[in-house]
Formats: sequence, C-alpha cells, structure tokens
Amino acid sequence: MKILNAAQTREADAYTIREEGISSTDLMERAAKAFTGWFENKFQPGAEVHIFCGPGNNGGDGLAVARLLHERKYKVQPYVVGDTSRASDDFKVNLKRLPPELPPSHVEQENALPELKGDVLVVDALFGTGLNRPVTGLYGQVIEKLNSSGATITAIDIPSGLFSDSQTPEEGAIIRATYTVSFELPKLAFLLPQHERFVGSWQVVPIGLSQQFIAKVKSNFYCTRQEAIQRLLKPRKKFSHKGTYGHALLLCGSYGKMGAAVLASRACLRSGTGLLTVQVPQAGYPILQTAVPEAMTLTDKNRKHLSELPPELEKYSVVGIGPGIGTERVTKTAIGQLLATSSRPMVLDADAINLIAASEKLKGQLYQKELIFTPHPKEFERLVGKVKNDYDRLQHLREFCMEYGCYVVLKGGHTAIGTPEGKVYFNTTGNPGLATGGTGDVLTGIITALVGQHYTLEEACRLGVFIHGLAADLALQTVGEIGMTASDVIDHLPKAFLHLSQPQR
Ligand SMILES: NC(=O)C1=CN([C@@H]2O[C@H](COP(=O)(O)OP(=O)(O)OC[C@H]3O[C@@H](n4cnc5c(N)ncnc54)[C@H](O)[C@@H]3O)[C@@H](O)[C@H]2O)[C@@H](O)CC1
Ligand SMILES: [K+]
Repeated sequence: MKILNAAQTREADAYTIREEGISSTDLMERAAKAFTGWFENKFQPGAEVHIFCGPGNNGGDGLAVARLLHERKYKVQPYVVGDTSRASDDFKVNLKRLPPELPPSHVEQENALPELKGDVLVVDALFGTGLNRPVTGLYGQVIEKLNSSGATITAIDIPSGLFSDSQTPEEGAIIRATYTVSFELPKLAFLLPQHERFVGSWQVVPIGLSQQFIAKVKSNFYCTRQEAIQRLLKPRKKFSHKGTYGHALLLCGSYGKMGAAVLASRACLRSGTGLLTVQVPQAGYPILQTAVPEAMTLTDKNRKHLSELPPELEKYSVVGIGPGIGTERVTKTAIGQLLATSSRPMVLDADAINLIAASEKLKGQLYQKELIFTPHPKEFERLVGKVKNDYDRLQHLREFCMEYGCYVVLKGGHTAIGTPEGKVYFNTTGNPGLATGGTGDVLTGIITALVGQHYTLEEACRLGVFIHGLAADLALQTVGEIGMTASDVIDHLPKAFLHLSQPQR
C-alpha cells in the first residue's frame, strides 16, 4: 500500500472527483459515511458525542458525521470553532445540512467551551491534511482542553495539529487521540514511534479514491499488506530436495550468549532452509548439537569467541552473522575477512553491525555487496550517527541504503525496510510482545533462510519481517504480550507460514 503525502492526497481527491464526475460534497459524504460505519462498530448508539469542527474540509467531515450520527441515535453536539466566515464550501454545505434540532455551538474563545466529562466521546474534526502551520491561539487552546478532559477522542483522518508527512514544529498543539480513523491510505506520520501518543490506534477506511491515480503517483513510502506478502510466498515443488532450498551458514554465539545461536538456528530451520550449518566458538558445540540437532555444527578454534571463517565459504548460499558474537578484536578481524572474501549475500545483525559501525575500514568494505543489515534504532545510530527525530531517521535510512546499495531492516513497532532505490516499506504485523531479548536473533534466522531459498533480498526482508510479526501475533493468542518469549515466536512460525499459504477469505 502506497503512502501519499498531503499534496498527493489532495490530488487523489481531486482526480477521483473528476474521474467519477461527482461533486466534492459527494466525496465528503462518502468519507463521513465510512467514518460513521467505523464509529457505529465501536460505540453504542445513545452515547454522548461532542464533535469539534474546524474551518476546512476536515470540519466539513465533522459536520456531516454529526448529522449521520444524530440520525443513528447518538446524542450529538456539534461545535464550530473559530471564525468560519472563510470556511470551505463543503463545510458551508454541511453546516446548512444540519437539521434544526442539531444547532452547532460556536466557540469563539476558549472559555466558551463546556467542561467535558471523561466518559463522553469526542470527535476531532478541527484540521486534517490541509494543516499548513503549527496550531496555536484559540485552536491550540481548544486542543489542550480536549486533551486534558480525559474523554475518549477519535480523530477524523488525522489528529488535528499533527503534520501528516513532516516534522510538526514544537510550538504547535496536537490532539492526543485514542483512535484515528483515516481515509483510504495511512499517513506517514502514523508509522513513526514519536507520534504514538497522538495517533493512538489507527485504522484506514476506504472511500473509493481512484486506484488508477494511486498506482501512478510516485512515493518512496509503502505499507506492507498481507495480500502483497502472500503473492511473494513460493510454494514447494514436488520434485524438490533439500539442495533446492539453500544451504545457510550462521556465524553466531559467544561464551554466555550461545542462546542467540540456538534461536537464530531454530528460526532458520523453521523458515524452510534446505540445510543449515552453524559455526560457533568451541564452548558452543555441545549446546548447538543438543539444542538444534537438525543443524550441522562447526567449531571455531577459539573457545569463547568467533575468530575465523569456515572453509569452503562459497558452498553456502547465504551467510547470517551477528547474534551473540560480541565485539572482540578477533571477531572483528573475522568479519573483515568475510567481507573481503565472500561473494554470497549476507545478513548482518547485532554485534556484527556494532563492529562495522565502529570501523571506517570495515565500512569501506561494504560497497558492491549483497547486504542486509537488521539494526534496532540504537545500532542504526551507531552506523549513521545521532538522529534528530523519526523523520531524520528515515532520511538517514534512505541515504545509507542508497549509498551502500544495501537493505536495512530498521526494527521497531512498524519495522522500516530501506532499499538501495531509497524506498521504505513499513511492516504491519507484530506486537509489543516482541520487545524481549532474542526476537532479533529469530529475525536474523528467518531472513537468512529466505535469502538462501532464492528470494530476492527485498522479498526476503519484507516476507521475513512480516512472518516474524505474524508469528508473534499468533503467539499472542496463547501466551499474551507479557509472557511472550523469542522461543514462542519460533514455535509459531509454522502456523504463520501456513496462514500465509492459505487463501484468505
Ligand atoms: N478534498 C476532498 O475532497 C476530501 C477531503 N476530506 C477531508 O478534508 C480534509 C482536508 O481538508 P482541507 O484541505 O480543507 O484542510 P483542513 O480541513 O485540514 O483545514 C484547512 C483550513 O484550515 C486552515 N489552517 C491550516 N492550518 C491552520 C492552523 N494551524 N491554524 C488555523 N488554521 C489553519 C487553512 O487555512 C484552511 O482554511 C482531509 O483531512 C479530510 O478530512 C474528506 O472529506 C474526503 C474528501
Ligand atoms: K482531525
């Protein structure tokens, strides 16, 4: 699913209106109906709903929603905030359409606002994608008052005051919504962790915007949907054998962190690798052989740390390196040798990233290779330097991928996958249960297995991240978020693959 910026969203609205030969008021009515449909599923009729409308089309939506919810027996109170003498045409049309028994309250100063109780519902229709400056003055005061009321706030399209595709200036007030119901496509702002407290839980409702326009318009940002992932999944062939599905090599573990090697190995095997060889320091030999009998185990000459590469590196289809390896000098040397000698695609995680980040020499060896990095935000900052905010992080992500021609899987609530073309794919599966040690090792194992099975690097990243999150979502149903461990995620990988390979209703 493509993510459009505010200007492109306006163009999509205008294109749809032209193409379908409808009026903009008709499109607004569709949007209001879509929102109302969502609202009815969430909240019972009879509830007290206070709807705050600004001067633009977002306010117009709010007025249309007020009328529709009133028809559906909610106790509605619309408010028109500020000077609306220059309000948009569709706002004015919908103001006139309010039935006589539903007169709006005019809020021209802050003290004209009623005291709202915490148990009422608020609909925020002050500003949408037409916001062009930070919200201050009366609108800012209204936003602050709504935020401190304790009421459940549902934002129409986007929380008022939040810029949809760029950093919101600090001085601007922003609605803190419990729910945000957006039209057709998500906004970039929803996918960034810094906005969680404003956006709350977000959903998208379709309003029939032109798919032709959306397909044509250029964007660097995408949200991954299940249908797209299902199309990537390759079924197994009847006459295939273990050689068909790649021979993965994992270089993982150190003394005290052999669990990382076990987790990555088990995840790799549960993600369909044909063969798996794991190289661990000597101390890990009995652990690996016992915990993961399906894997072949090689041992390093060093007892505690990785210090050398296995012979015949080229016989492996992919190399995954990093989980639990530590940052010893000998390990750094081995990574340098790997980058210098292997022509195979590589998945680099954890301390492999930290070692590379700390060495200009290793960084210089990254060019002209097939590489996937899987950092969490702190590891990413070690690679690219301190970032100012989430937009800045995205910009660094794109620049790093374009510079080195690599993929970066930047882990988070909506994991962002950067590509060498400067595109970013946001993932849509997963839950906070994943915020526990070892789940990153699992992801490395999954992506390594997929690259070995001849998925392109981009496919392996997108499918890998999606399936990792999906396994966690399936685990959620039995173990919940708090009790979830990395092993639970591995245990649910088969179900997740099964789920993806079955046609969805
Ligand atoms: N264009 C269309 O056909 C549709 C638009 N829709 C709704 O329309 C919204 C976009 O509407 P608009 O483009 O009219 O924009 P908004 O409703 O977001 O508001 C724009 C108005 O607010 C003023 N404004 C902007 N920032 C301000 C600030 N910080 N303080 C005070 N005033 C400020 C602008 O000067 C303008 O008058 C969408 O978010 C969506 O809710 C939907 O009805 C779907 C169809
Ligand atoms: K809004």
